[in-house]
Amino acid sequence: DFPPDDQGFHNFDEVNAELDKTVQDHGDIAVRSSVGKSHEGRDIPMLKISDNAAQDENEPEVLFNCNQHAREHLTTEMCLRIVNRFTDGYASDPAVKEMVDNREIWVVPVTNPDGSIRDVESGQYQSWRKNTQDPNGTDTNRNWDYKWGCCGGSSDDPNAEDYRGPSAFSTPEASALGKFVDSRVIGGKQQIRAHIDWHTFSELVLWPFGHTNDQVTEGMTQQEYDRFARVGKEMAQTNGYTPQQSSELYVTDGDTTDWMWGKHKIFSFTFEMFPSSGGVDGFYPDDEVIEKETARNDAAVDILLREAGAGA
Ligand SMILES: NS(=O)(=O)N[C@@H](Cc1ccccc1)C(=O)O
Ligand SMILES: [Ca+2]
Ligand SMILES: [Ca+2]
Ligand SMILES: [Ca+2]
Ligand SMILES: [Ca+2]
Ligand SMILES: [Zn+2]
Repeated sequence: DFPPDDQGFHNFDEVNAELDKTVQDHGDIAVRSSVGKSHEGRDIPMLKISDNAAQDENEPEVLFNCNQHAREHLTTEMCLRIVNRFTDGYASDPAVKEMVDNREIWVVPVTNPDGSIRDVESGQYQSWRKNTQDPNGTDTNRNWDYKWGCCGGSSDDPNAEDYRGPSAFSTPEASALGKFVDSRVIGGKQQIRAHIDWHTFSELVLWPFGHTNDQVTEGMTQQEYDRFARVGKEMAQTNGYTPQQSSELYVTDGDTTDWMWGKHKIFSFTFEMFPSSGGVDGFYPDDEVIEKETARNDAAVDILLREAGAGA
């Protein structure tokens, strides 16, 4: 479990309890499912939030996934904030109701449960990043099956923090989330319009591609790039993060947003949350900051949800 001073963070059991409670309290607009199994056999939990949640309705779908990197626990709180805001707020906030009535929102609060548990189970933070596959974990954010290992944006060294794995989608976690997104292609049309992969830290809004420094390239026209930059800057305006193409940070290959846009044309961003800097401690902000640093992203989430309905 988390250290005594950081009990404000939800461990895996507490996340599951929170999702169960949400379904109990809001069963008409919230349905729980599993994305699939982690390496160690845990169910990766997912919540769908929408009116008539048990029906697949013809409404733009939006995906939020969190805690892909084990030590980035503030992101789990971000996903739970999204869950609570759009369920608890449904009855009282007309803007929330309007959004929930006209979207299907998928939330995956713990993408990498095995790694997340390994990071805290001793009661001392391990600074663990990857999943828990032998011999020393795979970085799921280099394991996605779009230009996997193409461009020097990951490592083939199993001991490296950005180890890409022996093959694309060798990690059950990335593979399960990818298969779920694949399953949202209905009648040849991908139902998910927009996505955020939540990370910490550095306070950035990042957009594809990560595998190249080029703005315009195979799979990205100038118009498409300009839309990413426009909306990325708009969102960054609201939370004070720095907006940029992800490769401006460093080149990555096999990352989540390259796959989401490259394979499915899903309008996909990576958010790097608080703090803006900080060495290894940056991954472990005090639980006192959770409320402020998750609420900080409410407006950006609303922008993306609105954008998902544009060009409907
Ligand atoms: N969260 S982080 O510290 O690992 N940084 C991310 C940054 C990142 C995320 C997505 C595409 C390119 C780069 C990473 O995967 O390296
Ligand atoms: Ca505290
Ligand atoms: Ca609906
Ligand atoms: Ca649908
Ligand atoms: Ca509806
Ligand atoms: Zn990360």
